[in-house]
Amino acid sequence: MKNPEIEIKETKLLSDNWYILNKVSFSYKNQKDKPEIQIREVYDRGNGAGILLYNTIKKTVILTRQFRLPTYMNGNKTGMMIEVCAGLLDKDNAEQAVIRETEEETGYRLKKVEKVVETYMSPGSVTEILYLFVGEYDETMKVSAGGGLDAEQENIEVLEYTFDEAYAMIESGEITDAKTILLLQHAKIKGLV
Ligand SMILES: Nc1nc2c(ncn2[C@@H]2O[C@H](COP(=O)(O)OP(=O)(O)O[C@H]3O[C@H](CO)[C@@H](O)[C@H](O)[C@@H]3O)[C@@H](O)[C@H]2O)c(=O)[nH]1
Ligand SMILES: [Mg+2]
Repeated sequence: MKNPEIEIKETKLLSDNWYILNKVSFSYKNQKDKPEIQIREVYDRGNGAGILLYNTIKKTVILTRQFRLPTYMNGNKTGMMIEVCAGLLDKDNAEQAVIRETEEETGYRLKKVEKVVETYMSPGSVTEILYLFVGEYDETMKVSAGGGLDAEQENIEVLEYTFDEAYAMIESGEITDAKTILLLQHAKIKGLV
């Protein structure tokens, strides 16, 4: 349902070089019931899905490591990020997307995943909704090396840690990615691993 208090006045395309950056003017009724005009830049890079793969027998999780330029530009010395497997939705739904990304990035072919939560990760500037899942894996599901698509120059390293090791990496600062922290904490709270 649209909010009747909001009226989009103008949407100006600033960049569609890869994803879409718009400058949007809109009127917004403030707390005193007066319409005020605001201008905000909005980055639309679609929606995404991420998944924590876990094994209850070995008490392990699968994570990935890859270079993330924006973090390199903002204080991450090596630019490398340890993250749960994740990717953008194509035209598929979140569940299909996360199963596809899991195979591309980690080499595990999952049949079943469980939805945890839907979240806006950066609601002041990025439109993206991230659909987060957990899924059980074992060695019978390994069908390839993973590593991501060569065509997309992904160069993704696949890592297996015990759950306790991974969880401790939040506190030590080795894991700083929000979706990864959220899913590891979910697993801890629910006693999944
Ligand atoms: N050439 C080019 N390629 C780009 C650009 N931006 C992204 N790409 C490429 O597009 C591909 C997207 O890969 P996915 O696996 O689908 O997405 P992701 O980058 O892993 O995104 C996931 O993590 C993000 C960060 O946490 C999440 O925001 C996102 O929802 C998703 O979960 C990557 O190969 C990336 O390098 C660009 O400006 N130019
Ligand atoms: Mg990815």
